[in-house]
Formats: sequence, C-alpha cells, structure tokens
Amino acid sequence: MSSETHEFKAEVAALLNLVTNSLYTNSEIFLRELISNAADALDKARYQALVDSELGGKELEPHILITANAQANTLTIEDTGIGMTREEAGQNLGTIAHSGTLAYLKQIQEAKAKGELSEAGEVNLIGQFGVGFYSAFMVAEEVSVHTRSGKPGSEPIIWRSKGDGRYAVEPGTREARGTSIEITLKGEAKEFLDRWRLQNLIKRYSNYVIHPIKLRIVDAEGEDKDPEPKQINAASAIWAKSPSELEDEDYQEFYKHVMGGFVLPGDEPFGKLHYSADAPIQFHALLFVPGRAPADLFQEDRKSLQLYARRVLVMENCDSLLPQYLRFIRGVVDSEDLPLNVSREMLQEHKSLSAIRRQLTRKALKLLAELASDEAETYAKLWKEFGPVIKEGLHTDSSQRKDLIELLRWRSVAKGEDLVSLKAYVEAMPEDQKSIWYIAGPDEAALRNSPHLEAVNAKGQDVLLMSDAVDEWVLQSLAEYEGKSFRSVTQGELEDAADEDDKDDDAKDEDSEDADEAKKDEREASPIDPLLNLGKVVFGERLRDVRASKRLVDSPSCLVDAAGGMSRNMERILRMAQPGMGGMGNSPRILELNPEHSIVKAANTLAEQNKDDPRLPEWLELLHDLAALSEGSVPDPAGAAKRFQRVLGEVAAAAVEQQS
Ligand SMILES: Nc1ncnc2c1ncn2[C@@H]1O[C@H](COP(=O)(O)OP(=O)(O)OP(=O)(O)O)[C@@H](O)[C@H]1O
Repeated sequence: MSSETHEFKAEVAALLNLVTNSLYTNSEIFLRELISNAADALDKARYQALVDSELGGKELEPHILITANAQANTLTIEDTGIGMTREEAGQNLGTIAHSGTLAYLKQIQEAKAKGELSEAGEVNLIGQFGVGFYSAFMVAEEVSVHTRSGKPGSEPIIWRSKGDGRYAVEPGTREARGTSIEITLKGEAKEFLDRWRLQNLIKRYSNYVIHPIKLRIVDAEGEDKDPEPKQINAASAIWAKSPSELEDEDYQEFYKHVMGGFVLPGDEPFGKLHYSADAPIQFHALLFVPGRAPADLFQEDRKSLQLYARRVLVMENCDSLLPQYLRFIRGVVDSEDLPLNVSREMLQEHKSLSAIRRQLTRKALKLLAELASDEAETYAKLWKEFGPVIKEGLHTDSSQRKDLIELLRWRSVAKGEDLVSLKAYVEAMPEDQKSIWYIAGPDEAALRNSPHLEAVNAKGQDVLLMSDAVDEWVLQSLAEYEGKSFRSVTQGELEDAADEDDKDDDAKDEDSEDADEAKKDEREASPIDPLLNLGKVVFGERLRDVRASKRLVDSPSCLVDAAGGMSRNMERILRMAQPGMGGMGNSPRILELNPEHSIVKAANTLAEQNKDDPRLPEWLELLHDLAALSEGSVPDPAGAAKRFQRVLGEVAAAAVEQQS
C-alpha cells in the first residue's frame, strides 16, 4: 500500500481553520479531548473483546501513555484501545462527527469578532466546548496518528496532517492494537512538554478517567526520565462503585479532592450522598454537604458540582444540577446520557440534566431530613452554616416547600441553645395557644430579654427567636404551619394571652394595616387612661398610639409595631439591602404601658390629680426611653441620659432626706 493524499471535506477544512487560527485562546483543552478519545477507544475495545472472539490484542493492558519528548519536540498520546482501520481513519478523522458543530463554532467566532464575547465568557465556552480530535491542531505543527485496529487482518496505518486542508494515509509500523497520536508542537506550545504542566492538566481534567494515564518525559538530550512511567490520575471513578466496595477513607480522600485538596480537622463533611440511578437517566452522583460553608457561597462565580459524561469532565462548575438553595453541596455527577462536546448553554438545557436535577434535589433534601431527625447535633452545626441558604428555597421552590418547611430550625425562649423545628414547637404548644409566636431582631440575646415576651412566657407559651436577616422574609412565604399562623410578639395588639386569638384574628391580615387604628376607637376604658391621654399629647405625631399593654408583666413599657404593617426589623433589613431608601424605618410606632406596673400606676395617679404636673412629660419620655433601651437602640441617647440623670438625682436626694 502506498501513501495517499486526500483533501479534507470542505466543512472539516473550515473547522480546522477556525480551530487553529481564531477560535481558541485556551489551547490546553486539546489534551482532555485526546485523552477522552483514548479512553473511549479503550472502552470500545473492552466491549468488543466481550462480543468478538476474533478481536486481536486481548492480552493488552488498557492504559493511556502520554510521552513528552523535548528532544523530538513531540507530545504523544498513546492508547491500547480499539484502533482504526484505514477506512475508519479516513472516515473518522476526515469528517465532523456532530452535524451542528461547525455552525456553532462559526457563531462563536462571529460573536468574538464583533466583540460580543467577553474574555471570561470565551474562556468559559472554550473550557466546555471541545472539538475532539481536531483540537490537536491548536498546538500542532503536524499530527501523526499511528493506529492499528484489532479487527483480524487489518494493517497498521499512519494518518498525517499539518492541518492545512490535506491529510495523507500511509502504511504504518505499529504492532500492537491501539492508537498513538503524535503531535509535533508549535513553537508557542512548548509548555506541553513540561512535566508539571502535564500532570496538572491530567489531574484537573482527567483524574477520574477510569483507565490509568501514565506520563513519560524524555528530556532535550533524549534521556528517558521515566523508564517506568507512573500513573498520574486516580483512575477510579469512585462514584461509579457500589458503596459496599468503599471504605470511609475512600470517601475522605475523595472529599479532599472535591474541596481542592485540603480539609482542616473538624471540617469533615456533615453528610454524603452516594447514589446511582438507572432509569430513566443513567447517572452516578457522589455529593457532600461540606463541614464548613465554602468562602464563595454568596459569590456569583462560586464553585459548584462537577459534571462528568462517561468519566470525562465536561463542566467544572455545573450549577444547574441542584437548585440555588442547595448550592453549598459539592461533589461529582457522572452521566452516561450526556454528550461530551456541547456548549455549556446547550448542556444546561439538555433534558437529561433536568431529570438528574429533579432526582438529586429530592435525594439531597432527604439526606438533610435524615440528618435533622437522626443526628441533631450535626444538623445544628449544618444549620448554622447553611440555614440561611436553605431558607431561600421557601421563596424560590414551591415544589419542595413541604420538605423545606420541615428542615427549618430556630432557637426559642424556652429551649435555650437547642434548635426547635416547627413540628416540635407545635407539638409542645399548650392547648389554649393558637398562634406560633416569634420575635425578630438582629441580636438574639436582646430578643431573649425583650419585654414583649413577658405575658406570653407567663402563660407557658414558647417564642421562636428570629435573628437571621432573612427570617421575616421567609415567614412571608410561610403564613402558617399546620393551621397555626405566625405572630410576632412585637406587632399588633396583644389581647390577654389566653384568649387573644379568638379576639384578634386580623393581625396577619394584609388588609389590616390599620387594624390598630380601628381598634383605637372601640377600645375599652383603661384605668390608666389619664396617663395614656396625656401621652398622646406629649408624643403627638412621633407615635402612632399610646395604649395599655396586655403583653407586659414585669416591665413598665415597650414599643410595638402596627398589626399587618412592616416590622421595625423588616424595615431595618430593607434599609440595609437598599441604603438609598432614606425614609424607611421612620413609620411611627406604638408605646404600650403596663397598667400593673408601679411606675405607670404612680404616673397615672399623678396625671389624675394634676395632668399639668411638669414632671409627667419627662416621665413619659423616660418610659419611652426604657422601652427603646430594652430593644438596644435609643433614638436620642444624650437626651435620655439627661432625663435619667435628673430623675436619679431627685431619687437620690429624696433617699438622703429620708435617712436624715
Ligand atoms: N485514540 C483513538 N482511538 C480510536 N479511534 C479514535 C481515537 N481518536 C479518535 N478516534 C475516532 O475518531 C472519531 C472522531 O473523534 P473526535 O474526537 O473528533 O469526535 P468524537 O470523539 O466522535 O466526538 P466526542 O468527543 O463528542 O465523542 C472518534 O469518534 C473515533 O471513532
């Protein structure tokens, strides 16, 4: 057989032109592509050996050998796979396997030419979009494929091309079944002779190719540095194994790999999910709930799950495999049903991917539920790290709401440091309690000491402490749990705690923004009316109302927000989120006074006797200061300090007078 020269088909020539001259800046992906082809060839040989007793080379050990020869300026990727006959080589290496490829690449090129593709976008696309064998021409002066098929009677051949529109096929000398792709490197591609560069690339892109990938370096003097080449990749897709074959250490090792190679003691994963599915989509997943929130959890370009297609990494960070609220989960998904060479965008829309996502979401939520029910201590830590992220799901994923609600945890007044689920809260509710009480604010310690809790606590009813910024936002999407509505102890008018729900059922009603306003007129007379009336005059527009409290036991006063309106905490959070909203957070509040408290009683007596007593306005201001102080922020600290100073001065003087 003689040497024959052929013209590439027009589309291949166009493709080669694009690939080599204008498309890629990130040429390193060629190695991933060639390794992937070699791995495919090994897979095919493995299968063919099973079904074809005539196949040659059955004794060959499957492996991929990469040789960087600095003396010859070549990089060779050799496999002991299925090989190619002359006809196959002409067909496989002279045409484009995927029909849409050229059109798609042209689009990318046009976008690039028009400057529509940012550098980051380009790198991203390139990382995800391979063009298989032809990508070798990004780094090659010339490519020589030495191959021999395992089919009986087939001759070895050499396929050569400089990527210039033509290729030649000539008789080869290869003895063993398989393929060796020898790349004569371009001047600017010398980096691919470097051991560390190659090792790095193999580990990064092909670590879990199931066949061993070995590396041999021959230096510029022609000395073989690796007479016995060492394996570089892990070569075992541990996710594809059965969990019964794996030890804890295997998982630990792999977790380390997933987390970038480094895990601090104490940061071991909270849980893992090792799962394989056969129908309708075939895939394996090995996922971890990390033992510490990754630093990039709230960043746009955070890491995500790695997506493999048949053991080949196709996407380093595939964020469409799980919903956003599970973005802290890290690991690998490997599907048998995904194409290797499609764009990120096309892959994201692949129907297999959404099927995988559905199953993974269900499984991940199940894992979290199991941790929550069986390993309370672990779950408490997990909740601290990821609770705020999981809560996002209540707003964004109505399909999983039911499961997500059961994952929610808060601390409560009665349970101290322990976390409480809504289920546990409701189960512990006394019979006469109708609503789920909560109090929201930035500082949990301050919430625990809030005077607003007094009457509710006195009735033996627990209150959930909501100090996470997203809590109240979450509640907006909850409305109720098992028929029990959520009620803030700092909002609306609180009736006698025992029967408040029967009377006051509109606190959560959206339309009842002015419920408190309406009640002002129908409110029954209070023994402290003289003081309340005076208060209304003293505070005027500064307060929405001054009224007798049903929620206080020990404290003289507290500030509350109107029923149905936005809470002070919510306003604070919105202000933080949108600093431009200057007017927010100034809506007047309601001052509640405790009719049973000695200070209030005394002030009221004074008001009854002489409503013009000059001390009364100051005392009312002090009651307001006290209420604000208990929440942690006094609007006029200097004024309040002066008032306290004056009153204390009077008390001290009176004490001295009494003594003498
Ligand atoms: N090392 C190899 N051994 C045997 N055949 C090979 C080898 N490399 C490439 N081929 C053949 O050449 C064909 C073209 O390869 P190319 O990488 O361009 O596309 P592909 O591998 O078919 O596409 P994809 O990468 O999406 O699977 C392959 O399908 C295969 O038949």
